[in-house]
Amino acid sequence: MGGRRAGSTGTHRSGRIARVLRRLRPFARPHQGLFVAAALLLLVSTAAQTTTVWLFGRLTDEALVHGATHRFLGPATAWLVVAVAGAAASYAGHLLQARASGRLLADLREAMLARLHVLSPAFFAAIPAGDLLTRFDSDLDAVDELAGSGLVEIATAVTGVICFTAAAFLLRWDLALLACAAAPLYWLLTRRLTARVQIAAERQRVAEGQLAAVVEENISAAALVQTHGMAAHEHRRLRRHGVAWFDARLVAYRVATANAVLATLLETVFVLAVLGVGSWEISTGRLTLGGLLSFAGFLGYLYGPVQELGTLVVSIGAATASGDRILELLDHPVEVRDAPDAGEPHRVHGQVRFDRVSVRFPAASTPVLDQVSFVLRPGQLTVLTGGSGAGKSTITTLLVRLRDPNSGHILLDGYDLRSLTLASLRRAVTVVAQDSPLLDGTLWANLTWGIPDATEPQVLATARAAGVDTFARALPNGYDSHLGQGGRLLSGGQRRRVAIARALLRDSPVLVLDEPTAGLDDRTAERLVHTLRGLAALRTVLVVTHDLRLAADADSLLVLDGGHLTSSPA
Ligand SMILES: Nc1ncnc2c1ncn2[C@@H]1O[C@H](COP(=O)(O)OP(=O)(O)OP(=O)(O)O)[C@@H](O)[C@H]1O
Repeated sequence: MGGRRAGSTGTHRSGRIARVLRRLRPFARPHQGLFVAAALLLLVSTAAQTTTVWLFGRLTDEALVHGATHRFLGPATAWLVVAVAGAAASYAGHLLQARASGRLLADLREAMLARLHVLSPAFFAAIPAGDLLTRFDSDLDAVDELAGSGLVEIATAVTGVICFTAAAFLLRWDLALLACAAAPLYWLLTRRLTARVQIAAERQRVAEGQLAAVVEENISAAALVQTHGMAAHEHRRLRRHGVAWFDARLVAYRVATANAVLATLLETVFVLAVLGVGSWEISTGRLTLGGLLSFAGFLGYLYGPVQELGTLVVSIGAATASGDRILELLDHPVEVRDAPDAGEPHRVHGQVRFDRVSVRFPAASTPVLDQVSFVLRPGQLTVLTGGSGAGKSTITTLLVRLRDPNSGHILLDGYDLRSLTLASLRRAVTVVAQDSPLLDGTLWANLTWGIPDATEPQVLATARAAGVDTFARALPNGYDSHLGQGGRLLSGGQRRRVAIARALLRDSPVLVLDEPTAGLDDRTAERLVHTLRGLAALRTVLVVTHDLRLAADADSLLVLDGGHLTSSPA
């Protein structure tokens, strides 16, 4: 029973490694020329090492044993030439290997970011930002062990083992056989340890993600933690995850170190055994001193790659855990994507129709939107209101297809949103969410983000319309002032105005603003509403708000309650 379980675990483990490698292969393929060149150069360097050991034996027998200095120069020169060639090949091989695995990691990182760009809000709600960050950092580094440099190192270590074993067998097959008795023992040792390292590495990666999530939250909510007196609580959270990380790391470290130490001990025992037998062979005249030294040299070189292979097998076990975490991101299902026959509308007028649209979140008992139907028309300002949690923001996410409804249709100028490409839809519809973040750049860069060809007069006019101009001139460097991460150097209302200006500059036919007047004083809010009214003459404007004063300026009012649109007076 126990044997079968161990076997199936081993199969499961190698299956996992194979699956991760198979999935990562497309990322290595474009650079396989570099990987192969690196492996070949490193093989040349291994071959050179083998030759130098053999030359050392010749030098010993021909020059050193007889004290014949005139016979020293030949083998010594050959040794030097081979050593220089081997060193050059090793240098170039390692450089190419670093270049190839660096490119592989860059491609993988970009693919991961591209995946983030198509994943739904539900994904980001499920995985903390800090945890995602560690996948871009330490998990990627670990994967390099598996799919990048690791493979080249395995190839060269295996060749090293083959070369040195072959050389040892050529020299004295019986002594080589004795030396090779260590191999099965070493293999069994490494196999046992790898499984444990993989489990520890998995725990370590998960704990690393949790640690990063705590740190990220403590940075982004620093003021909240301070003012709510939660520092000690956060300290304990960090410590708890830190202890889990430390324990897992210690296990991994202990196992890896035990592997290295036991391998060295095994090597010593077998080298001593070979030397013992070898010295007896010399005394009987069946072996020269040079022959024995060469043989010991081969063994020294042989155990190096064998040990390296063991270490690599162990670290590949650890890298599989990271590979799995990267694949979890890369292969996470994309809920919303372009249909194969998706097209672009010729010219968008901006009429939006919700036709019996229903949305139910996975764990919810009732739908948040239940057969909701309404029309937004170009040239009209519509206000959508309703209690907190009524589903207003959900409607805005549907409009740009951050998610799709469970049933019903949403049409833009008569086209089902699902028949349009996401890019064309998102050019036609701009949503300013309640918490539209700003970026760590200048005010100007934030305003023109995504609209690089906006002219200066356009930017300034939009900034005036959104009420940005009033505070921009008071900033230390005007529009060139840096706003800090997330725009922290601005007030909440100022950030909101920048987000609105950025959206207005996109000049899209449908404009949706979620709580645009939140955090604005009455005068600024009034000016903003006036601007929106003006904009609505040329496009479709939907304002989501609790502020019913805005209803006075609206052409129509939609009220959402209990998943239903209860009234829509003109
Ligand atoms: N990704 C999600 N998974 C599960 N439930 C969700 C998700 N997003 C929103 N909800 C739930 O759907 C409901 C509607 O949320 P929504 O943000 O649309 O409300 P809202 O009307 O905009 O509220 P508010 O006025 O407070 O901003 C809420 O009960 C919310 O908890």
